Amino acid sequence: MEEFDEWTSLFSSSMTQVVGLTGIASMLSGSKPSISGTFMLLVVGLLIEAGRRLFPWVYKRFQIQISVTAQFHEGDPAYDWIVLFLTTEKVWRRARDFQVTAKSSRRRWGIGSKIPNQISEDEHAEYVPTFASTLPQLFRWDGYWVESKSNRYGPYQVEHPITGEMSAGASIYLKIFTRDITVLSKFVETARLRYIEINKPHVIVHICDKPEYGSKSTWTDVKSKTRRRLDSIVLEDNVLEMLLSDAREFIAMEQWYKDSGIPHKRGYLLHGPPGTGKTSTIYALASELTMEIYTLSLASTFVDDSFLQRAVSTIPKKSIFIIEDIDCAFPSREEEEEERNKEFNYYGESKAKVTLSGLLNVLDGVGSEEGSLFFATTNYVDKLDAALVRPGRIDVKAEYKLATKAQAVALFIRFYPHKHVKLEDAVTSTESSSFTLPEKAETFDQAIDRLANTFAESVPEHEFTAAELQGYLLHYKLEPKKAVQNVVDWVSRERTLREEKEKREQERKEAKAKSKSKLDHNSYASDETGLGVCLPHSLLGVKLPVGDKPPAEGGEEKNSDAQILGPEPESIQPHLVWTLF
Ligand SMILES: Nc1ncnc2c1ncn2[C@@H]1O[C@H](COP(=O)(O)OP(=O)(O)OP(=O)(O)O)[C@@H](O)[C@H]1O
Repeated sequence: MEEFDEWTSLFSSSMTQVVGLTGIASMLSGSKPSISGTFMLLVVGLLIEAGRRLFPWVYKRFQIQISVTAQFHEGDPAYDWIVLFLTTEKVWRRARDFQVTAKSSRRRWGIGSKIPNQISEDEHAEYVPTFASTLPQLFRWDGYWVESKSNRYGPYQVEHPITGEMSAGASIYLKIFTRDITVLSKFVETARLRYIEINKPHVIVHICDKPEYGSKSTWTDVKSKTRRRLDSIVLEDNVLEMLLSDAREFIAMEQWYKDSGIPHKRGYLLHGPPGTGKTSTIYALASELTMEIYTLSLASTFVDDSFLQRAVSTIPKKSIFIIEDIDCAFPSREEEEEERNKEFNYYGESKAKVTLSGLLNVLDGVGSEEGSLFFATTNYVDKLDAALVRPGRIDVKAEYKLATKAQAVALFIRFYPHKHVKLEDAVTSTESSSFTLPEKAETFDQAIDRLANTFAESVPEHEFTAAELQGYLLHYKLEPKKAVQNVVDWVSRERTLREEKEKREQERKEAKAKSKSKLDHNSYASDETGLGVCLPHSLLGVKLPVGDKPPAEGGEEKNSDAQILGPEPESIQPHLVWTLF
């Protein structure tokens, strides 16, 4: 029917044009149009116009027959594979319009300015072709012609799943000239493998961003971090080895999980004080297992149950999904109470909207890919709901503790590799009086071992985090001897600072408790006057004599000294408030 309409409109417009042209031609020549001449003109015009219109129609159908097309949208991991592939294939070599940004860990597939068409590692700026101004590019790949078209900030709009808002997002359109549909999957797989290969020296971290880009773009912030080596993490009780072998076994036993009918997913909970190496462990595992990280904070105001579900469902297989500080997802009772009073924060935004059941659904694998590792970290394991950490949701728990002496030794040795530290900065010389002199001349390693042990002896066990020790050593990056000389002073300074902090904290708590009790007291004067205002007694001009018991409900008013009349505080009801002026 559509085609019939197309043809009818084509015929009618052609006729109009032809007749019009014929008329104009005969007027210009001044001759009377003969019937046969007019007819000939009509036929020729009709043929030309029909041909002009028919060609795109035929071409379009021909193209459909001989090409396979695909779209890739920003925010989907496949988009990154394709962008990187096209960059390395030098498809955008004719680009003349760049967006230039200072180099950061935020990943963009730029091309270098010095070496044309090369991905540059050591430059300070990134040159990313602005795709909008790049014309469709035709290139050869594996014996096929491929056309790529990009669209950034263009008319392409995506709809946000929750708000329904339309917003712009980047897309890439590929057309491979072949009738064989498997060529497309071969192309995508090649792009994926290239992506993995190029990213090997890095850990790719996808961060969940505000859903401004629309439904297809949940993980828009992508960072490329340097790989974390396993031996850079110093932990007790073989925690690291246990986690690594567990994850490896889990990945290798996919078939077993399938055959047993058990969902192929594994949850880990790393808990302990801040700065003990929880996050670093996950990064080191991701580096070792060559897996990408997807990290999300449940405290973000834009994350609610359906957003969480949607975000998790777009995490590809064999990735690591992290929820940091999972205890922050749900407010403590105190916070809940405060929240109830406020309902909205100062900016008018409502607080995090993830519910426990929403999170449990996600952990149970509803809508999420199998084969992924889930890591949750927390500083307060006791705050977590039992349902959240039950086996099946959390399979492995690892406790992180404050540094032991053995950890202090290992951290020290790792901090001063021979490559960076001069021998004389480690070996004790005769003029140095603060160290016991070794009997024989020391090698570098022996000197560092001895210094590390002296350092650890001065650091009390289970009092400092590895991050704190690292922070101290950073003051003496290339001077191990100085680090040892000053550690005792540092420890005592830190202790004093802590005591002061604890004192301040205690005072703050007491002041808070005091003001709360004052507030509770004043709240006897809470408004039920119908004005919707809650006034403290001081403003109402009420004196509350110390030790005065409020009389029972319905008690008599006294008109001399103002007094509160009402029931005992325990049974007091907000509406039973009597105030006298
Ligand atoms: N066990 C450790 N071994 C080596 N380095 C460590 C260790 N623990 C902490 N660090 C160092 O301290 C810093 C902070 O560590 P990390 O972020 O992993 O701690 P965390 O336990 O995740 O803290 P938070 O609970 O605050 O997120 C990192 O730079 C890391 O290198």
